[in-house]
Amino acid sequence: MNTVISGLVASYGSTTVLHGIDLDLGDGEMLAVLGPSGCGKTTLLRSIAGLHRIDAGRITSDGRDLSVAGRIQVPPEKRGIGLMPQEGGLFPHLTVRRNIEFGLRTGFVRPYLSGRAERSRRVDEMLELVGLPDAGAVQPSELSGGQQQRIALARALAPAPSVVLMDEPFAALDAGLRTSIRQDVRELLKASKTASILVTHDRAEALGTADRVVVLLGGRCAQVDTPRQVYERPATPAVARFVGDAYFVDAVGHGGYAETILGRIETTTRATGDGQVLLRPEQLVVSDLEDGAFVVEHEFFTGPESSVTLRHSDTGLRLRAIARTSDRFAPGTVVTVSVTSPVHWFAGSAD
Ligand SMILES: Nc1ncnc2c1ncn2[C@@H]1O[C@H](COP(=O)(O)OP(=O)(O)OP(=O)(O)O)[C@@H](O)[C@H]1O
Repeated sequence: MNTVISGLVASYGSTTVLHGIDLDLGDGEMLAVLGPSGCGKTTLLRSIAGLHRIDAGRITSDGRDLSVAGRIQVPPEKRGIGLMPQEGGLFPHLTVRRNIEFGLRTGFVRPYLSGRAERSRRVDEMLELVGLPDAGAVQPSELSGGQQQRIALARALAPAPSVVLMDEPFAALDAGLRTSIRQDVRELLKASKTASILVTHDRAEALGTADRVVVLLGGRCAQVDTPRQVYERPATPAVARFVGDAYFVDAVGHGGYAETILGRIETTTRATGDGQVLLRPEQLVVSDLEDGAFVVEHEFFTGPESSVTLRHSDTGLRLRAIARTSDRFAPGTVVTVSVTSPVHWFAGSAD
C-alpha cells in the first residue's frame, strides 16, 4: 500500500471541512476525487501535499508518517509528492527544459538525480515520455494548452515522486482536447507506475479516467469504488444523483425483481419489501404505442441521439430517456417505457 489516510479531519478556523476521511491509494493506482463545489476536494489534496495542517488523523506514505495531527508535519518538499496544478502553472519566463529542471533542483531529490548530467538526462527522458522530445528550448507560450499540460506533468514526474496530485488539471482545456489529454496523462502515469489523485467535479472525467472514484459529499467519503460500481451500484441515493441522471420509482421487491408502475423490472440485487428502483436514461426504451402510460413532453435533438422527457399520465412521474434520432417523438405522443437492463434497488425511500 502506498498512501494511507485515516480519520483525516481538516478545518478552516472553527469550520470543519473534512469530517474523518479514510482512503488508501495503491502503488500506481489512479484515484479520482469527485464532488460538488465546496465539498473539500482541494482541502483534501492540500492536506496530502502538506500545504494544510490537519486537525485529526494521519497520512502515511509507504509506512512513513507524513502528517500526524498535532505531532508530525513533514514539509511539502520532503514528501515525495508531485503537484500538477490547474492550468499547469508553468513559469512563463523559463524554457520548457528549465521548467522541468526546476523540480529537480528544489525539494525532494532522489540521490540518482542529484548530479548535473543526471538531471539533464532526466529532462530528456521526461520530454520523451510526454511525447515532446524537441520542446526543451521553447518557451511555454509557444505550446498549445494540451502541450503545456504535458510539460506540467513532465515537471511533476521528473523527481520520480511516488504520488502525483492533480487539481482540476484539464479545466482550462476545450472539451475535445480534454478527453484526449486525460487519456494521455493516464497512460503516462501508468507507464511510469506513479500513483495519482485527480480532483475533478466532472463526472465523465472521474468515471472515464480513474481506477477508483471517491465520491466526496459534504466533506465525507460517500463511496469509494470502481467507476462502474459507483455508477451502477451507488451506495446512497445522493451518490446516484451526483454521478449521473437518476430517477427513483417506488417499487415492491420480490427477490430478483420489483413491481413498479413501469411493470416488473429485474433488479441487480435481492429486493424485498417496499423500496425504490434507480433508473438511468440509457436504460429506458420508448415505444410509440397508443395504449402507453406515458406522454412525451419534449424531445431534444443532441446530434447522435435524442433526449426525450416523459410524464406518467396517472402519477405525474417524470423521466428522461435517450432515444435514437431516427425515432421521432413529438410532444403529446402517447408512449410506453420499458427498462432494458437490471436496475439498482434501494430499500425504503430514496429521499
Ligand atoms: N482558505 C480558506 N479559508 C476559509 N475557508 C476556506 C478556505 N479555503 C476553502 N475554504 C472553504 O472550505 C470549503 C471546502 O473548500 P475546497 O476548496 O476544499 O472545496 P472544493 O471541493 O475543492 O471546491 P471547488 O470545486 O469549488 O474548488 C468551502 O466551503 C470553502 O469555502
